[in-house]
Amino acid sequence: MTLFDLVPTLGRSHPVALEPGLWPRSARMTDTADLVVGGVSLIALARTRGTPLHVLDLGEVDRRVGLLRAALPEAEIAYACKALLCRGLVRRLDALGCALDVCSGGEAAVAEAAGFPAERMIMHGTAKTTADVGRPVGRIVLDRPDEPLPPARAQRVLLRIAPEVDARTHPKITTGTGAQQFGVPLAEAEDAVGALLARPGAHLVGLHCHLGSQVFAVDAYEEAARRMVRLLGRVRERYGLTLGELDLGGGLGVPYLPGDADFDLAGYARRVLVALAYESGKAGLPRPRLTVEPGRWVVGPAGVALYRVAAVKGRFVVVDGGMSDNPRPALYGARYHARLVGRRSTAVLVAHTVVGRHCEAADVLADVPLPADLRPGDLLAVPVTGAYQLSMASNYNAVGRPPLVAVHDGTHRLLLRRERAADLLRRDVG
Ligand SMILES: Cc1ncc(COP(=O)(O)O)c(C=O)c1O
Ligand SMILES: N[C@@H](CCCC[NH3+])C(=O)O
Repeated sequence: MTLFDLVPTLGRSHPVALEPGLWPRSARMTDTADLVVGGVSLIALARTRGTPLHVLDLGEVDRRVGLLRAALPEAEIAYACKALLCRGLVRRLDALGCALDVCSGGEAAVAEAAGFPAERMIMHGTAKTTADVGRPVGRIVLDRPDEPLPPARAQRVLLRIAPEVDARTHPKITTGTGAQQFGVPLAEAEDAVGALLARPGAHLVGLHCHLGSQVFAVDAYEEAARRMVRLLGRVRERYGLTLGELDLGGGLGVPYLPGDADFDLAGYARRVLVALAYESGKAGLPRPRLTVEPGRWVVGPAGVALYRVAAVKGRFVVVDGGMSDNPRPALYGARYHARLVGRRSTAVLVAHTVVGRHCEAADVLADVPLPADLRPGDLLAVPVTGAYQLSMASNYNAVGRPPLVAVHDGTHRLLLRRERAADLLRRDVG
């Protein structure tokens, strides 16, 4: 964020209301500057659980899955576990009737430990090992036709295709243009299907593509849907085989900053459904069963993180977390919002850079206007922290990963406890 971006808010004092579109629907600020989410005081939670603290509003997860279902009533919603994974969340998604996209034996093991039916798991990965595919799952998405398959059982598989559609997102999280390592290039797709059909043990049921993540270009999804259905048509022409499933991946974007546009869910659904109906009608194919694999869209906006201010050094606000629980700014230049909670301040807002506790200048969490009287001990709340933070967290500098607490209907429950030095030492067996 440049100073120019901050100008509209600089000089004013902190707004009492929460910034629209960024916080879980249940979130509210009280008169005493408490932030209440899911009916639970986050100030009280930070006191008892310590900081940094990650909070997940399960009601918001339910709400968002409900919105997806309403938009795509006949589609299978396979939550992408890479965004955030723990047993408590998996049980919730199971109850909501979701399928799961798992991308390693490890993710499948966590889902299985939560009692999630293997039949509703879809396994992904660019370098699956025999151990990964040794776990029973309903479907495997093969990244190439010669990937390992489970021994001695007929496995339902989909083949991942790079549809050569640019979703116009960050290059590091673009996956569908063919210039990346994922899937079979569109031009080679028919031959790859032929190779797969000749493979014993592989029962090909459909095709898959995934354009990338944090995508807002709904026209790109429409184009991908069109290309994939046309490919289904060519497969039928060449092999006489009608594949019944089409998985269009995930990638649905979310706003992170005040004023960011929201994802056009209705437009996405309409364009994809019309494209499927039109192209399959034109090719004389039955309409394929649609699967979508959103991760970020489901859990990102359900998450809030709390950090305690350790020091204020000029414009730098040093907090007790950092790149170990949010590597996204360092990796992608991702930008976040933050606000003071737990204390009312009428001081003017000035440009601050919120930095973490790690020994790297790249350890920046947010560039954001914060009250000029910010001081050590203050609490900062950061919205939209549910996706790709704890799942990409590290224990760099031997800093334990923070806990995750679920809130809902006035109750809270610890889902992941804080990582301690003893956890780190448990795997240090030398
Ligand atoms: C194959 C696949 N499906 C689904 C997802 C989920 O993406 P997102 O969390 O952006 O919805 C990813 C990650 O980008 C992915 O690689
Ligand atoms: N890790 C990325 C998203 C990539 C999703 C994996 N296919 C992010 O934090 O934005």
